Amino acid sequence: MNAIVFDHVSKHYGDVLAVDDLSLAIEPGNTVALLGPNGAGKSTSINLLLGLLTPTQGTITLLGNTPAQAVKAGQLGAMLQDGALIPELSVKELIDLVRRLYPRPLDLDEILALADLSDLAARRANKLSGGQTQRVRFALAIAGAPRILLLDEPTAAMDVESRLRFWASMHDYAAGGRTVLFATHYLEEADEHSDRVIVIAKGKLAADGTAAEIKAGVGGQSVSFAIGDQPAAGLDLLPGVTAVEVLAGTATLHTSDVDATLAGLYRGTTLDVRGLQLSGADLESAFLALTRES
Ligand SMILES: Nc1ncnc2c1ncn2[C@@H]1O[C@H](COP(=O)(O)OP(=O)(O)OP(=O)(O)O)[C@@H](O)[C@H]1O
Repeated sequence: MNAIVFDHVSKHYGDVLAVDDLSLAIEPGNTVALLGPNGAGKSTSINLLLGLLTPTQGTITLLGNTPAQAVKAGQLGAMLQDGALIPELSVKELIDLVRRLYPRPLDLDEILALADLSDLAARRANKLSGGQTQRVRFALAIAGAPRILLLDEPTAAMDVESRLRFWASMHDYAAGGRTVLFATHYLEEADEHSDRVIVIAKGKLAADGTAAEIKAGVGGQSVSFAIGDQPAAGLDLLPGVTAVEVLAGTATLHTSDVDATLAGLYRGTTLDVRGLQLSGADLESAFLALTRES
């Protein structure tokens, strides 16, 4: 049975179509990144999974259940973008309070260890740094030992050190065969911390695969040069080119065949090519190409 299924799901907010006929299935045990630019529909998708929103069309199932059933059975844990902690309680008291709400919670010490909070157990919730607060919110999300963990931009506003600690905690939790879906707009996080990347743009599925597959699928190399005021018309027709961007006098050609593109650029155009730079396959080029296409 799949952990998460979206079956032709759409969500309208009045005239805004935030999720547009989205269908996908996620197997248990996978860690999946939901990647997309601002407004792509990531938070809406997570809120639909949690039953906080209802689809305008289509159905969502979690381990064969509706979102409401999954929440009731303690199968779902979530870390959303906001949500205050009770300031008067210590970290330990707060986590214990929440874990007691679930039928089969994790042990308190296990939660503290997984969230890297053992040393902060006695600290009051209002005396924590931003990164520490996020770790407590992670602890609350895993307290009920959910089979499915949803994280909406969990590392927003964290520094590099906090991020590293956070992802280590997430991997420890996922290692027990649990399913994790995290929304992010950090490409490197999607690349490093997921088994599968689902790219959405304007509420639609733009790509679905491993980070390596997505890079390969859109021609992950690029050629850029200073184009100045010269016309960019026709660059998209050069061999291998999958997408062209011109920004502040620099032209970037995303290509699946860098040699053919360079040959075409020098032999097939009269452009004065200066400041040539080549860059290897990266998820950022793939992401830009994908989200622009849709
Ligand atoms: N409550 C709401 N009422 C009306 N429109 C909304 C509402 N919430 C979101 N939207 C719109 O729905 C679309 C998808 O928003 P959503 O927050 O799901 O995107 P996102 O991918 O999470 O974006 P971000 O990365 O900026 O958090 C956007 O166009 C947004 O403006």
